[in-house]
Amino acid sequence: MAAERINGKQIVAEIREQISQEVQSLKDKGIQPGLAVVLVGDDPASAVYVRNKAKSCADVGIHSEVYRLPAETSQSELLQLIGKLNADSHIHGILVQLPLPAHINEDAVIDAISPDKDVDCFHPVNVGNLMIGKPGMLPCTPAGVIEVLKKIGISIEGKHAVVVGRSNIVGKPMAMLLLRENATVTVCHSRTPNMEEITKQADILVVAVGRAQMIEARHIKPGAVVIDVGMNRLDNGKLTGDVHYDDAAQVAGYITPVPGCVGPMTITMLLQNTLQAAKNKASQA
Ligand SMILES: Nc1nc(=O)c2c([nH]1)NC[C@@H]1CN(c3ccc(C(=O)N[C@@H](CCC(=O)O)C(=O)O)cc3)C=[N+]21
Ligand SMILES: [Mg+2]
Repeated sequence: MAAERINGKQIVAEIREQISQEVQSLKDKGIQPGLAVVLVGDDPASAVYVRNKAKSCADVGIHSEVYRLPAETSQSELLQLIGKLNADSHIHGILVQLPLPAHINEDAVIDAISPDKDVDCFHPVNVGNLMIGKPGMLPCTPAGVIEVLKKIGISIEGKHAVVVGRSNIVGKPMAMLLLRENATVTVCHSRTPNMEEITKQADILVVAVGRAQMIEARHIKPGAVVIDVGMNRLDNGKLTGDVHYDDAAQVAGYITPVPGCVGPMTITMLLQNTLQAAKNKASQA
């Protein structure tokens, strides 16, 4: 039996509709949520994401500003801009697009963002709060994956969730969010020798490694939910995930397409975090 293709577009549309309504009710109180996106250098792929983010903000009524800085921008110039955005009362969220050019220390830049405005949830304070289960900003891609599972009616509690990949951006926070939802969590990575044995035990398999189509039917337990976080550009210009879709779909119960699910959900969670940051500030005022 073929897997059900998870309809990312529909889930994204539902959540964005709700965000729009909440943005409108904040605007009625005189507050417009604002997001600043900072792009250093002119990587063409990054430029596409930045454009998508700006358009998505406009669609839900969030104010957005894009700062395009030349690749040779110094670290201190970038830190100065972040300081300015931290102090700007119209800006509730700050996203500095990663990776940064090699001469800039990413940790120093992330540390400089006010944790209240850290809509990526990359600042150590927010990562720490996530780890100990305190309320706060949630990382966009992992939060989007949890939303997808909830929207399609998958219960996470007691399930064996296997995460492939251990990056600070996806794998590690993904494992933490699944644990918060009471899954039994296993993390596999490049030094895991018997990966197929482990992924085959997963009720929920989340793949975030950045290797095109590495997960095949043989890695998957029949009926499992497979969430593909990968976004790999092929030589023909097409985007493909870390999961071999057609092969995996013969075994999985549910599967996410690439493009069309995790990417747009990530942007949706960014909008949600920006709204949340604006609401937090309004309630403090
Ligand atoms: N500080 C920071 N935060 C990020 O969240 C961040 C970042 N840096 N650096 C780059 C990556 C990449 N990223 C994407 C988000 C959505 C899509 C997306 O919407 N993709 C569409 C397709 C896009 C296409 O067709 O090119 C999809 O999957 O359907 C892509 C890429 C966020 N990133
Ligand atoms: Mg996708």
